[in-house]
Amino acid sequence: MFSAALRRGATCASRVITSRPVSRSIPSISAVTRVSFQPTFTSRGFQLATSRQYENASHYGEQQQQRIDEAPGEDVPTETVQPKENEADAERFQDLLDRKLVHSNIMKTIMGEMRLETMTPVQQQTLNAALSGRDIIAQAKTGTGKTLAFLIPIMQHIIHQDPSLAVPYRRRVYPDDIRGIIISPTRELAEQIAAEAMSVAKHTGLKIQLAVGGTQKNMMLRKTQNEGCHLLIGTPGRLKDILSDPNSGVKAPNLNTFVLDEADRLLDQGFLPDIEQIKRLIPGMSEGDRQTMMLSATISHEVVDLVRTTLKKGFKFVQCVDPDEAPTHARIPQNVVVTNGVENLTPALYELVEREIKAFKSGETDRPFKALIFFNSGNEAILTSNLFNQIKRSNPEVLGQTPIIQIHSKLTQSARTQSSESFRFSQSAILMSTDVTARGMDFPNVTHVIQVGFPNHGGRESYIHRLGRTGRAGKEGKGFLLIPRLEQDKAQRELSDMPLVVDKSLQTAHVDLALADSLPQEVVDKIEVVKKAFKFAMFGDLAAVYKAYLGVYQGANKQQTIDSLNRMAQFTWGLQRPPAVSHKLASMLGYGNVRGLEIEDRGAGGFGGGSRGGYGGGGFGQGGDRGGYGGDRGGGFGGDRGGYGGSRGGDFQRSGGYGGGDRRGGGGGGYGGGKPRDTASAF
Ligand SMILES: Nc1ncnc2c1ncn2[C@@H]1O[C@H](COP(=O)(O)OP(=O)(O)OP(=O)(O)O)[C@@H](O)[C@H]1O
Repeated sequence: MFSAALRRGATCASRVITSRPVSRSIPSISAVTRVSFQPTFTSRGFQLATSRQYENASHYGEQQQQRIDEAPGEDVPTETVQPKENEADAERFQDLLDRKLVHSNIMKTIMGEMRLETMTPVQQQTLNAALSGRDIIAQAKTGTGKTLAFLIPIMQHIIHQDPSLAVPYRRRVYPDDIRGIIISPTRELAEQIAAEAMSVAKHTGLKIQLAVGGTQKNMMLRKTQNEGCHLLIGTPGRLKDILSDPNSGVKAPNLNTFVLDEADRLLDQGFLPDIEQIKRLIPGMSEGDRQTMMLSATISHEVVDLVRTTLKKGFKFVQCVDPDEAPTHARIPQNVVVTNGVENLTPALYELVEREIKAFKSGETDRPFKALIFFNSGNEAILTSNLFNQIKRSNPEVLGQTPIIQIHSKLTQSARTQSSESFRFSQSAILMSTDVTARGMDFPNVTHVIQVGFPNHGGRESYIHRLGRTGRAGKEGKGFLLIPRLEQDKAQRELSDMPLVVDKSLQTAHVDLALADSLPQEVVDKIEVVKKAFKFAMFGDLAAVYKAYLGVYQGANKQQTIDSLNRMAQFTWGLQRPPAVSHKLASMLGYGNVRGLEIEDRGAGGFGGGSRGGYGGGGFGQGGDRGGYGGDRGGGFGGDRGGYGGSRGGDFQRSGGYGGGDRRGGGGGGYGGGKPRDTASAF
């Protein structure tokens, strides 16, 4: 099966770039290895010791181990050579060894401990060219082994330049002897790459250091000054800081390889200034034979055009994704659930999680539920993690055994690292995350990726990378995108080339939560589980999410957004009134005059309904006689100067409209009202 995948892989397109590249179709790997990394916390801080667990270790693996053990003695470095021109590309890792293209002490981990046999298409295309020194820009689907495609050449170049580094003997290593730099957009990914690099280099004398933000710069500097560094891996800001610090002594005058992992992200506006500055701090292309490698699952022709002048002539564009094909794996079914409103998102998420956990427990599926759930803001990840933990306490029969973990930039870096590692090592768990884990993270055995809301940063690209956290290295996985109807058009537009299937199976996604009394009991029960748990939520956390949503849905219809958020506040969160926001925030986000938005200094408003309703200071009222927008203080919209609501509309209790009331509401009837919306017809 694996070699069949590889044969298909032989069509992976690549070009020496002279003109715009043409690409052909391409495959994915169907490999069997699981690699995990074990971090340890020492008195010197975070250390990436590595431990690997391998599944399906094959008979081949044992043979391979034997061959590696017979490799030349450790104190006698094996000579290596550069690939000959016109020689057929190596396809198996053994070929790299046989042809002396890569040192045996590097291959020892790869073939012996990782038990890898056949290169994936992107590895085959990248490794052969990169080993000969050519610059590379490579696009291949998520989870197809791009990390080794750059780690092997970078290490091999260093050893080729200084063969004494092929063996791990004690010597003085200097902090200004950096030969390779790898940049990653997120700290977690940099840590993961460093762990994999340390594992691959463990039979060599290469010294690897990690430089990421959120950790103590001084500690990292002292470590690097004491231990030296050949390969520096980090995030853009921290790398720039360290390399530009004239007193750090950490320098790269002999740099020979420069890697941008997740290159398209590193080259977008957010990171580009740091990347430019790092390039000014390292030797230029004219000052030596520096090799550059850029890799990602999403690299557009615009990116290639942007970087082509910064790459050496004759660089190779390895394109393992056909431009006419979705850059996602066909084996990952992609489902989209279009919910009635924002208020349905959490009930639908809970229903989905409950269903999938039960499917495993009943033997319907054979892999323990391990889900990565993406949100657009840290506040949502915090609130939903707390909520699920609360549900777990009150209803242990469903979530009881499943750790609920959170990761986002509101945590300290050590807490982030801990979250990431505990998810990595959990058999079954839920990781509630922002985009900090969207790219590159190789958590083993993720069965589900659930995206709550359309990715508001990075759109389509983020969707692809998030989805790619499952179905890695040939494994199966499922993708779910949960979006409120507000985002349907945008998602439809941006994901038009994705094989999304509309999923209407989640009952709580499509009901009108205002009609709780008339819903089937099983639906009410599910909603109740969520509502009860929300009662334990801190108002501050709810308010933070409400505000975050104003930013998240900024591109959607403003009135519909506020209507939906207010329904969420009332019917899902059980609040008496929606959280208020500052006038400044409201106008900054363009919600200045939107009906129903509570403005902090405008006085307390209410949710409408009742005979005296209207916007403003009348209080919250759920169909009562004092609530509604307006009210008798006349603030905000409505009040005794008129307002929304009125005799024809409203009917807040039944169908979720605002306003209501027949005395002070605007004469023309309430805002909202009417019959419940239909569920989404088609995506
Ligand atoms: N030749 C191979 N055969 C089998 N498994 C492999 C091979 N090369 C790498 N792997 C495994 O495949 C998994 C995914 O690899 P990696 O994280 O490098 O993917 P990637 O292409 O960089 O993904 P992403 O685009 O998400 O960053 C890892 O667990 C890795 O150990």
